[in-house]
Amino acid sequence: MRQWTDSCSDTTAPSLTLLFYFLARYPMHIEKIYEEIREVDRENAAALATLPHLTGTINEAMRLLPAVLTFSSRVTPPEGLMIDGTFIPGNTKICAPRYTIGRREKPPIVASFRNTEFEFQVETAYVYPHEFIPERWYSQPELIKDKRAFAPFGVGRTSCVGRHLALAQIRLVTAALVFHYRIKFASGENNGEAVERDMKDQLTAQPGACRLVFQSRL
Ligand code: HEM
Repeated sequence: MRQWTDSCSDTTAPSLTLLFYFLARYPMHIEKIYEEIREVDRENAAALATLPHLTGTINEAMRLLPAVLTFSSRVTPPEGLMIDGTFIPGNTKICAPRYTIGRREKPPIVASFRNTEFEFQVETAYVYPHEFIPERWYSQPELIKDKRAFAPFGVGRTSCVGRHLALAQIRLVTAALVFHYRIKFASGENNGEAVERDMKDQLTAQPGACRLVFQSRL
């Protein structure tokens, strides 16, 4: 997969890199997706959208490593804003960091602004938040405690207009590659350790290097 340069800022491309990183780490999901896509038209994005394990795997990758880790354009009104019992001063840029929310366990989030510390109590939204479990998105809904936590494309009137296009592209590319290839880490990749270790948050996520081998199924 592509190694990013320092100036790069994209969303669909890192989403694919991160998805294939998870697939290489947990190859059983490659085979589950393969079983799903064998019987459908792999060039039909609408047909691919009906496949639960494919969508579950994409969601789970976006939950743990969203392409937009923290970015937000939200600003509090000039008079300030009370959020869950905490007063946020006016004209303050605020964000609900997707990376953190996707993995949260019990302790409070502490944020600081102009030397003042704010503390937010946020319960975990997922059971086993650090584990890669695509089934939580279809056959094991009890592993999601609060659906509102999942917002890789944002929410509200400034949410992503390219969402459906991006998901169609990701499903089409994934189906094509999984159908033709077995996928694993290149030798020396050490289970893809550089992907998260070297990842940067530069408006969008810039994953560390992820070298994979695509081996024909024929
Ligand atoms: C996996 C791929 C993508 C992800 C994860 C993603 C994520 C996001 C996020 C988090 C936002 C901010 C939402 C907010 O402020 O609440 C956003 C906004 C936006 N996205 Fe995407 N995006 C993706 C693909 C695309 C594509 C392919 C396009 C265009 C074809 C696109 C166009 C836009 C535009 C125009 C906005 C600004 C919307 C506004 O402010 O009204 N995105 N996206």
